[in-house]
Amino acid sequence: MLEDTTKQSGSSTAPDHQAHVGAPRPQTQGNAMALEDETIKLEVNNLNLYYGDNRALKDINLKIPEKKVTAFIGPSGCGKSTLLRCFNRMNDLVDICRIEGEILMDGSNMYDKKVDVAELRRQVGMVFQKPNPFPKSIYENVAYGLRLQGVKSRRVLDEVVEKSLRGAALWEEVKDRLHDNAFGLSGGQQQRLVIARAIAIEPEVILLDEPASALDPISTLKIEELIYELKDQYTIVIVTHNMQQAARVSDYTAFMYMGDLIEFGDTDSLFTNPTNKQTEDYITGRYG
Ligand SMILES: Nc1ncnc2c1ncn2[C@@H]1O[C@H](COP(=O)(O)OP(=O)(O)OP(=O)(O)O)[C@@H](O)[C@H]1O
Repeated sequence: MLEDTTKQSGSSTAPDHQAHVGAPRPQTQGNAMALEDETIKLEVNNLNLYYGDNRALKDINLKIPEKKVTAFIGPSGCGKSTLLRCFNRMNDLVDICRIEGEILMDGSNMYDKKVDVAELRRQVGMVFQKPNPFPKSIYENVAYGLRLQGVKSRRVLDEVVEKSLRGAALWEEVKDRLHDNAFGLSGGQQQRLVIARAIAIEPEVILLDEPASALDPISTLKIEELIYELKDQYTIVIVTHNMQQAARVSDYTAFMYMGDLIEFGDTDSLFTNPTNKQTEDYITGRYG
């Protein structure tokens, strides 16, 4: 079932959006965002996903707006990461995985046989829970994707490395040690480096799978601020266990439960006035 709560508003259970330090979230209460006003970047139609006999996603229908942050929340095992991984066909790598239905990006089905999956993954970047820099220098981590594309010009590489590190809010911290090993960075810096690596190849969509769950509170805030800044340029989809985080960083939220998409709507409305009892129970901490 998919319920659009974009017309709802109210108060009560919402986490404090103003707790977002540094980059205050626009006040949308009483002025809820409406999906019908958005350009749709990704559209999921009747998606079912099976791991062997286990139906992990059940008839998902969902529209992800362009240049907004959409969060997936729900209890462990409900299918958040599985759905996220569908957007760059990462599940293709799982032998027992079978998918029915379609996902459109800009109107074209990314599961069509003709799709070049490598190119799709260039357009749809992904950042995982644990920072995974390559055992190379900071510079080479960011330049990696361009080198793969055959870019050799030092000037171009220098420019992209600087722009990407600035874009990932890391430049000032690393500009004097670009050729040091990336493993010398803190966990939070490594995660921003991985984001810099992702944006260096100019994706259109960035998938973030619990990007801050392995980080301390200060690094978490930096990542949240970064997400807020990146959405001007990219469509962002984030999986998070942390509902406060979902409320702080996202414009739209999807609540999932046992493979079903229970409710989807603009974040303020979903947190303040959920239409579904299961959503309400989850966001008020009654289970999960
Ligand atoms: N590679 C896999 N092979 C088999 N089953 C899998 C695989 N990945 C996930 N599953 C199963 O699919 C279901 C959904 O898992 P998924 O990791 O998507 O949930 P999640 O909501 O992201 O959970 P969590 O919050 O704990 O990360 C679970 O039953 C899980 O065991």
